[in-house]
Formats: sequence, structure tokens, C-alpha cells
Amino acid sequence: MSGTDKMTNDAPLVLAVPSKGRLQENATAFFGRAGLSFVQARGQREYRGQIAGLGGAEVAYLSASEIVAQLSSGSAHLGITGEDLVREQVADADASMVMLAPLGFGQANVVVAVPQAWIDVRTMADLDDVAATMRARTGRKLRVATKYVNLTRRFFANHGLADYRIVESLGATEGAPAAGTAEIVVDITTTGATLSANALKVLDDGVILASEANLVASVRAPWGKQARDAAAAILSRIAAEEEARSLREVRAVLNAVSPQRLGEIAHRLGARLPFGAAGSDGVVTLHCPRKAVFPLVEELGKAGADDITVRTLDYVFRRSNPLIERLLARI
Ligand SMILES: Nc1ncnc2c1ncn2[C@@H]1O[C@H](COP(=O)(O)OP(=O)(O)OP(=O)(O)O)[C@@H](O)[C@H]1O
Ligand SMILES: O=P(O)(O)OC[C@H]1O[C@H](OP(=O)(O)OP(=O)(O)O)[C@H](O)[C@@H]1O
Ligand SMILES: [Mg+2]
Repeated sequence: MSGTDKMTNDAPLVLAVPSKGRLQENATAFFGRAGLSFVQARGQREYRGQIAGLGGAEVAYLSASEIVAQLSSGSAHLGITGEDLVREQVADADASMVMLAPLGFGQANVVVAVPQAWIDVRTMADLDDVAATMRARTGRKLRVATKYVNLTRRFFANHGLADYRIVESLGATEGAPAAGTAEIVVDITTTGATLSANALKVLDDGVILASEANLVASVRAPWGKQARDAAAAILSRIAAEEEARSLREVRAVLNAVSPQRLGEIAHRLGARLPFGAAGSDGVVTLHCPRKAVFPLVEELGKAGADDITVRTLDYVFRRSNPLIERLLARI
């Protein structure tokens, strides 16, 4: 689709949200914090819904893996999904998608795991030796059970490991060695409980990818005016909530301090004076990084401030934000 077609196509924005599995609850909570709640008209065909009080957008409820497919093809504009699925399912993900932000949930590693009984096998180099020996002695290739076929191929190739064969697994991958269908596995793990239960261990250099849930945008989706406006509204709320969480509001009465001195204190501690210098009542409002709160309070005290209060904020809206900038740079 050419740039002109993209602009004239005025389809609503499609926001893809996990409808099941590990990411569902956290994703809904994430949008909720940003003041985005979903209304799902019952009996609607397809899994479609709306965002309360926000026009020009539709919510598509899909599995995490289907979300990747739709972002990649351009059927959805924005979505939440796991980076593991993006890297596995899309060869050149950075050409068709923009990872707007990691979300701090859905953390899991894609790892190479071997039987604990292989006590001398600790690294990919050791595994390479095992594979070569096995090939030489038996003529058979090391079998790797996984649903992460592409991530496995790329990682093994980068480690110069070629004597293996992938056994595609659709579930219960960790059971494959015990079942005798593969020698080793590549799978996703969080607590490691499933690996342990199956007497498997992760190789020291066997972490293929440290994944987490991401807010992802599609480059190929039809970004007409309606979709752009809806994206701006959604991303501004998400960014405002994130910004608020990283900051504290510090207020104080500062009569005897020069604007220069105040500016210097703020600058040194990474704080801003969003509403400018003190008014006639001497009250100043600072926004400072969470970690700088107490140093800032001390500095203000030394400068003669009285009645210093610190508050958390719900939202800090700015004219622009890193999320929308990252998106606009690509569409
Ligand atoms: N312990 C975990 N195991 C699997 N996935 C996890 C885990 N923790 C976080 N995730 C993330 O959640 C994503 C979705 O996994 P989940 O198992 O919920 O999907 P699913 O709905 O079960 O899909 P499928 O039926 O294909 O497994 C994973 O791709 C990964 O990004
Ligand atoms: O390290 P742990 O915390 O034990 O988690 C890892 C397990 O969780 C996932 O399976 P899931 O429960 O999603 O089942 P599935 O493979 O059928 O999707 C994954 O495939 C592992 O089997
Ligand atoms: Mg699963």
C-alpha cells in the first residue's frame, strides 16, 4: 500500500488485546491503569469491542500468537504480545513492526535445556561436542523438541551447531526427552519449575531470548486519520500514566530563594518546574524522579523551604511523548 493510500484509507484503529493465556489479565490491567477500559457488546460477531469514551478504535480479542500475525500483516494497528512470539513468527520483525515499549510483565526466557543427567554438558560448545559425537557414533542427529523453530535455528547457527534436527512440539515440550522423542528442548520458562520437574537444566549460555510483553505497533496497517488520532489518544494516556508513575510532585513555600538557585537545585536533581517559578504566594511545584525525592526535600529545606509536601500523581500529560514519537517515525 502506498503512502497516499494509507492516508486516504480512513479505517478505525484496531487494538489487539490478548483474549486468553498468561498475558490477558495483565494486559487488561495495564490498559485500565491508563484509563482505557473496554466494552464488549455481547453477541457481536467476531471478538470485537470498543474503548469506553474513545472513538475511532476497535478492540480485537485474540491469542498472543494471532496478535503477532495480525500486526505483521497490518490487520491490527496496535497490540500487546510477547517478544518471543514476535521474534519467532516474523523473520524481519523490525521492518513490519515497532516495539513501542516493554511492559514489565509476561517475563519469560526462551532457553536451551538438556537432561540434568548430562553433568559434563554446561555450555553450547559442550552441546556441540555431544551432537558431533552422537552423529559420528550412531549416524543420528541430536533431536531438539521445540515450538520455537526459527529462534532455535538462528541461535544454533550462531553457535556453529549444525548436527541437529528439530522435532516440532505443540505442547508439553519438556516431556519430550523422557518420552524419548527428543534429546533436548528449547522452550520458554519463568520459574523453572517445569524444567526441574522434568529433570532438565538450562545451559549456562543457553538463554536465547529474555522476553516480556510489549506494546507493539504495525507499520503495514492502514494508518489513516482516524487511526492516527485514536493512536495518539491511546498512547498519550499510556505515556501519561507511565510518566506519572516515575515522578513525584514536590511542593513547598519558598520565599527567600532566587529563581536561579531554585533552577540550579532542580537541574541538579533532574527535577522540573512544570508551572514555572514561585507565584506571589511563594509556592513552587516540582516534578522530580521518584528516587530524587528525599535529596530534593533536603535541598529545599536547606534553601529555607517550609511545609514541603510530596504527592504521587495519576497522570502527567505532555504535548508529545516517546511512544507517539517512536510510532510517527515509522508510519
Ligand atoms: N511461564 C510462561 N510460559 C509461557 N509463556 C509465558 C510465560 N510467561 C510469560 N509468557 C508469555 O505469554 C505468551 C503467551 O503464552 P501463553 O502460554 O499464555 O499462550 P497460550 O494462550 O497458552 O498460547 P498457546 O496455546 O499457543 O500456548 C508467551 O508467548 C510469552 O510471551
Ligand atoms: O518455568 P515455568 O514457570 O514452569 O513455566 C514454563 C511452562 O509454561 C509454559 O507452558 P503453558 O503453561 O503455557 O502451557 P502450554 O505449553 O500448553 O501453552 C511453557 O511452555 C512451559 O511449559
Ligand atoms: Mg502456553
